Amino acid sequence: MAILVTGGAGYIGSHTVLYLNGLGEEVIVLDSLKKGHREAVRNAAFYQGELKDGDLLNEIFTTHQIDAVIHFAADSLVGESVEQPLQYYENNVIGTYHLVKKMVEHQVKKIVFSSTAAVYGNPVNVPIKEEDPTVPTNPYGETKLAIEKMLKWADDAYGLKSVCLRYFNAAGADLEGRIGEDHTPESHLIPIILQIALGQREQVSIFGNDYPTPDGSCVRDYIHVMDLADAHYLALKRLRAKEESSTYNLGNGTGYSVKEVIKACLKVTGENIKAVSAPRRAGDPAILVASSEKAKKELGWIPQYHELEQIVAHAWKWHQNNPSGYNAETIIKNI
Ligand SMILES: NC(=O)c1ccc[n+]([C@@H]2O[C@H](COP(=O)([O-])OP(=O)(O)OC[C@H]3O[C@@H](n4cnc5c(N)ncnc54)[C@H](O)[C@@H]3O)[C@@H](O)[C@H]2O)c1
Ligand SMILES: O=c1ccn([C@@H]2O[C@H](COP(=O)(O)OP(=O)(O)O[C@H]3O[C@H](CO)[C@@H](O)[C@H](O)[C@H]3O)[C@@H](O)[C@H]2O)c(=O)[nH]1
Repeated sequence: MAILVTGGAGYIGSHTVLYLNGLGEEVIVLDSLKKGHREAVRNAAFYQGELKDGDLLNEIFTTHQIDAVIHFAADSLVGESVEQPLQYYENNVIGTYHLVKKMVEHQVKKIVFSSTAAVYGNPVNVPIKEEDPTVPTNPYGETKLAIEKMLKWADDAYGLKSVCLRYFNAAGADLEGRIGEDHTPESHLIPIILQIALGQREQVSIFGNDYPTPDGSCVRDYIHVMDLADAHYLALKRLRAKEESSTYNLGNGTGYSVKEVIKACLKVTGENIKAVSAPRRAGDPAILVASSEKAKKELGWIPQYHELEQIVAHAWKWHQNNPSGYNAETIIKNI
């Protein structure tokens, strides 16, 4: 049986596809390439298209024997979602509605869904547990929460079993340096800082210095993208064995402020990083740190990369070897 990976040409999706390939799974990728890169997908059948393209989904579900979907495809930027909320409802909620409708039609009954720490909003407890209140502070988190609820009702009505993985901040890259993070424009903190180290940017703005955190900047829990890939495999394994819906946090359990991330990048790269204070970014909660005890207990998930410097070092290796990301020069170099 094959696994359909939506958004499999994106950052986390492509690392998960590579990981599943390594375990001998047959993978089919659907990606619009709005944000992803064809070159990031290796050893998988590839379909370029949209979640809302019902004819394409019919073709995929009838051509391949698909028993499960891993659903990454989404818009996923906190700040952008505050400015373009309808885009997020359309692509995330309506896009997933179309996918789920086709899964039900084609009797595909398992889905692993990319949810997010953004469903919690400003946490009442730190580290955050799955049963804590979900009060998103931005439309992105709202759309992911709406999808989680859509999947719950789809389970009740149609027996569609889901695992919702609420990941915290993905970072790092494939250990062998084959693929990595390449967003245009880049908005994520670690790649932005690494672009400064490469001499491609002058400075990083620290969004907010008056948060109720030890140094006033936002605190996040950075989790290695390959640890996330492993969690997707374990979630799928559980769905195949137990056919039971569930929700898990995925993080390291340690929070780093924006200023601490800058220091870690300075240490790894040996380059000076110019940082300037800037206003808060709309929609950002002050602190997001995971309790992942449930995933460890029920999925048997054992994250391998706990140290922020180690995670940054893997990202740095990719950025150093691929300073322009997946451009033609990069592809030639990597082959
Ligand atoms: N990066 C993080 O730190 C993080 C944390 C928590 C959750 N997530 C979630 O994980 C998933 C992947 O995140 P990422 O950082 O790899 O993002 P990404 O933008 O790199 O990947 C998303 C991929 O989905 C594709 N896509 C988007 N809309 C599509 C559509 N309608 N039809 C087909 N393809 C479409 C894009 O082209 C892209 O390749 C997202 O759902 C995101 O919300 C990410
Ligand atoms: O130039 C920058 C970029 C970011 N930040 C801050 O750095 C932190 C991390 O930001 P970023 O890397 O943009 O990630 P988040 O906004 O935390 O969101 C990521 O992590 C979420 C889970 O926590 C996911 O759901 C999102 O999809 C993913 O983009 C935040 O506090 C930002 O305010 C800055 O100060 N300056």
